[in-house]
Amino acid sequence: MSSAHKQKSVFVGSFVHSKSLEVLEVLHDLAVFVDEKGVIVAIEEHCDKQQALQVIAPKLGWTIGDVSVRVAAPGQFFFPGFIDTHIHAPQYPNVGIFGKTTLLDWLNTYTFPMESSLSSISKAKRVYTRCIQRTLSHGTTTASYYATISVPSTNLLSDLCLTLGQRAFIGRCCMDSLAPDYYRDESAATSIADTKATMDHIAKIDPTNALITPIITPRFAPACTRELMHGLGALQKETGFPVQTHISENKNEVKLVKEMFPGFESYTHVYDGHGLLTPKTILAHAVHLTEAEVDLIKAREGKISHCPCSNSAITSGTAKVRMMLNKGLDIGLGTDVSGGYSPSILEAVRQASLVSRHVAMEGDDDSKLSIEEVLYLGTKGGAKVVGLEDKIGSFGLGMEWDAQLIGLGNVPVDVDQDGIEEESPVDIFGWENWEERIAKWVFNGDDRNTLAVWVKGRLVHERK
Ligand SMILES: Nc1nc2[nH]cnc2c(=O)[nH]1
Ligand SMILES: [Zn+2]
Repeated sequence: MSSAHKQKSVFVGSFVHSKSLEVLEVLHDLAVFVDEKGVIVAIEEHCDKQQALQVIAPKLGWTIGDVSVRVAAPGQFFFPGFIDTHIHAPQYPNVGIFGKTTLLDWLNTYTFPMESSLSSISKAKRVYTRCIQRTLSHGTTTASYYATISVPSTNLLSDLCLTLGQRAFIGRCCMDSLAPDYYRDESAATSIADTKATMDHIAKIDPTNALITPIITPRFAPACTRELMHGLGALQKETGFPVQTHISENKNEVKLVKEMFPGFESYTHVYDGHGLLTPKTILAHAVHLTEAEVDLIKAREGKISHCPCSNSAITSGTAKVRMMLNKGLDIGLGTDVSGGYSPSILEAVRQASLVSRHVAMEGDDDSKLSIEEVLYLGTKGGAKVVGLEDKIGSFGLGMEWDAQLIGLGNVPVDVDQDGIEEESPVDIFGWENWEERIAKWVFNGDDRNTLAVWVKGRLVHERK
């Protein structure tokens, strides 16, 4: 890996992060000290650059010449990196291409042909590189990826995340049933053996899973035989690695599961009955779950990836996020590229807000999510979903520096005067308080506002 991240750093200025679902904390004049390993080792209040370097750094035993300093200009702020708890890297070329399809015809029309074509390593390299660079530029510091059934191209995705510096969970997509002949695992046994091969590869390139972790990935129940699901459940138990899959996204899919697995009480029971519903399981979509299924997921401590862009684009439905939060589930956000049309978690944050308002219009007044809540889902909530809440998703001593620097264009110091032009889709006039500025970022911001991105202390993106 590059040595660029093996430097001590200090970050000075304003910081914004979630303390809890309801509370977003805004702190000014803070200095955060990050060691060579990317870990936050000191946080000083009421501290400027000079004090940070001349008073605090020596106390840490740091030599000033070894320390890189990044100061957030007035109006800019450091924010935790976004966590995409559900994204399909091989579907990235299809973003925006979904026509009027719904899930099952969308899979056959757009998705399986594209995923299958990425068994070409040169094509996979092109697509995965762009996908990682693009998501990094939108502030995604951690992604839980589905790859394809191909072992070499799944391994390539792991290699590229490591090289480009994105924290990632990498799942070879397992599917030995109800998929076209040209794109299906030969058998449950080969599917499991191939999954183990991708785990072996990650163990070689990142033995401690410092950045890259395998994730067991049965595509969804309709595409898996019971033998495969049992095998993957056993593999979870044996390895302790997390699991990701889709659940109850679309009404026809739910009906299909009922027909294919008649002995089970519900879709959730199918996963539970095969050892796949665990505290480390990420269930994407969860649009049509019954309350009894939500209770079972809660009992097993399973996690939810809410994918609002995708659920609207391919008309899957409106997920009942407030109901699931009230029942105590941990929820994060997923772009679900390319069911979702956008690689940006900021877009997912915005769409989570709007979808919650649609649920309100359907009659559940309490369902509306606040700005604080949707930003929590995109950061700290996502960190819980991927099991890394002690390391990422917010700022604190001992946590790792996965962060983005946000700028909202030029913020005038004098409210009667526009400042220097700086490219930004957000117009700040200078009289807005911080709550209002953050709301304007959420609803009008994009990657032009993401000025720099770090993962584990390493600078992985900088806006030119
Ligand atoms: N959104 C989405 N749902 C799925 N269900 C099974 N496969 C997929 C997929 O690739 N995307
Ligand atoms: Zn998906």
